[in-house]
Amino acid sequence: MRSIRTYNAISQKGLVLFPEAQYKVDSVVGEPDAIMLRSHNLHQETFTDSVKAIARCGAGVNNIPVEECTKQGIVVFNTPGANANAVKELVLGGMLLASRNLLDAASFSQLLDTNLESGEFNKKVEGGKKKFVGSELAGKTLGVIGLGAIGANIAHAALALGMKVVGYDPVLSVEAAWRLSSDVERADNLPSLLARCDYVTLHVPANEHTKNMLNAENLEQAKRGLVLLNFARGSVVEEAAVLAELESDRIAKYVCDFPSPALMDRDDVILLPHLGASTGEAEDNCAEMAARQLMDFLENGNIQNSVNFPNLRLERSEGYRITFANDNVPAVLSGVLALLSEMNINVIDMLNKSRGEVAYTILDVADQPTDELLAAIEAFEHVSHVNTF
Ligand SMILES: NC(=O)c1ccc[n+]([C@@H]2O[C@H](COP(=O)([O-])OP(=O)(O)OC[C@H]3O[C@@H](n4cnc5c(N)ncnc54)[C@H](O)[C@@H]3O)[C@@H](O)[C@H]2O)c1
Ligand SMILES: O=C(O)[C@H](O)COP(=O)(O)O
Repeated sequence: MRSIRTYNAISQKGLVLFPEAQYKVDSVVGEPDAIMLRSHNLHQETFTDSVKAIARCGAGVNNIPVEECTKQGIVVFNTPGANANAVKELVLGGMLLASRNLLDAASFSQLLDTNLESGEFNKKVEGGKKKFVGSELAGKTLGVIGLGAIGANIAHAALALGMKVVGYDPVLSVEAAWRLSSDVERADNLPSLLARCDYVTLHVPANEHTKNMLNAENLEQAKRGLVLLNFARGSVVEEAAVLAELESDRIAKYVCDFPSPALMDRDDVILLPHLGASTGEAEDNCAEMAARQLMDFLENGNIQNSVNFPNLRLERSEGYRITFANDNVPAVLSGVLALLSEMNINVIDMLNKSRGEVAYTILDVADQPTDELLAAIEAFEHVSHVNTF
């Protein structure tokens, strides 16, 4: 029986995929094979030796000590794209909240005096609306910082709404570049993007490279009246610089999914409680994808959508499977293959890939691996986490 320790509210649609006869899945499991979570912070936790994998139902992995996991041979997964549509729709909502003064207009309507007779009441309605005159999105320019799953979705939706779109993503993957419309203009740097855009939205991961990527220096290049949207993470903008530019009216509105005390009680800031991925559809998608990835890893050793291990998947053939991780140094794989050859074990199929300092191998062999063979592989220098399936 394998066990999965869960944190946060994870959709049942994903959790029910684990067959009850083979998996125990709950929030109190003691020595889990794997952890499944959303935004719960794992940085202060220690992992028992039993933990082989962590699956983030979502995109951001800044709540997981990924480097430490790699050192411990723990494979960390996320679910790329599974919540992108939900975030896209909320960003569009954020743009409309800001451009049409919707929150103030709704509050105004809620507070209308119900004791007025109908003529007076309608006068108040019609008289009030001039306070909330907005502007349209069509014809305006949107800057998208980070053109991955979410950024590309938003860029395409904005183009469909008649906006011009400028994108900035110096580390864009080839796959993401293929998905992106050629109507998205490329900005070579942030100041040039900021200078051209009426709206700017951020969709980068939170890491040491993106910390304060919008800051006092580049925000002073922004076009006056900018609407800035942050549905990435609080850390990607320098909060004091945003507040200063709100004071100077260079930034007209800041729409942010990550409230902090300094941002509260301001008319020019719209705060949401980390709602980007909170739709039933996105929660289902993320949980299902995470559950499938975990099961494929725990049952077959396949790795899909890992953020720290190479991604590799080998269809099961006849025979038995051995997997192992190793430091990405020469002669490890050749050593293991030589050992199999010495033991007269036929390799049916094989995949090996490296990523940074770690490599991972899937070997399908004709004979059932003995404990002696597995121990001999584990005894190789640089090899760890030998498994058989
Ligand atoms: N508000 C929410 O609820 C919510 C929901 C989902 C994701 N997110 C956040 O949004 C982030 C992006 O999600 P995604 O699904 O689009 O991820 P993704 O990996 O598909 O896209 C991220 C993009 O950022 C780019 N990037 C990385 N470093 C960059 C840099 N220094 N400058 C410019 N571009 C850079 C990458 O090349 C990639 O194209 C997540 O990491 C997460 O933090 C928030
Ligand atoms: O990175 C993500 O996918 C989002 O921030 C969603 O986080 P959540 O699963 O806690 O809503």
